Amino acid sequence: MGDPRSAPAEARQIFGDALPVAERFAEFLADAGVVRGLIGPREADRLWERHLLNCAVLSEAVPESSTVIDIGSGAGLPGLVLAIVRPDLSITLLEPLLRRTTFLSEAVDLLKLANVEVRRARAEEVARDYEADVVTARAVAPLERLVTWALPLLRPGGELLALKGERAAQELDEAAPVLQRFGVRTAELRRLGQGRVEPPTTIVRVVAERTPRRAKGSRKRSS
Ligand SMILES: C[S@@+](CC[C@H](N)C(=O)[O-])C[C@H]1O[C@@H](n2cnc3c(N)ncnc32)[C@H](O)[C@@H]1O
Repeated sequence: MGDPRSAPAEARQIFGDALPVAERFAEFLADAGVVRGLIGPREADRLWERHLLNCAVLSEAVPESSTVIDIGSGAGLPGLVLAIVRPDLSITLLEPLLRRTTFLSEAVDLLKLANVEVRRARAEEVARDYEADVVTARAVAPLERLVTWALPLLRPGGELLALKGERAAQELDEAAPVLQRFGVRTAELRRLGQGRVEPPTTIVRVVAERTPRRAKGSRKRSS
């Protein structure tokens, strides 16, 4: 059997020319990420299957040259993976904990990623600073709370792409009142990476209709 930490065959297809950078990130996660407690020790042997590949296929849902905010990046999932696979995107990794933003900044330097900014903040505190095309999040909050953090960060017509697990449909139902409050007309489940990752990645896609808590004319301020 091969080394469980080395990239599986599908990683070549999914990451393409960016595979060496993804491999470097996998090593950094398996070493510093575990030592500093950003990911559990058991995750080191299943980084590709459980984390890197299913985050990378989120790329299918992100339009060309988008500005993206990843809420609660933690160790860089999915935001940093998206930055590796999609150099055309401008990505802000939003994370309140210093230990995690330090790790993220080190990873950005190590991987020489020019399209990533790391910001230490809570999503609900920085709505006035952004008017993003896309907000991403994985394992941060139930959808009904995530919507209240994400929609104010988006431009009208922008999209929240929330990676969700088996409860995705139930979370979507539970979020109905808050989606209605925000005037959302498009909120749907999508499966990404079909035929490329097993199981496919489930996301909830929510399109922002209006942005009730944003000051007018507030394009992203410089960081
Ligand atoms: C369970 S971790 C998930 C990390 C990563 N997204 C992943 O999938 O591995 C949740 C992360 O959300 C961050 N977080 C919690 N509340 C937040 C908030 N209000 N705004 C932004 N990030 C938040 C936490 O600090 C933590 O890093």
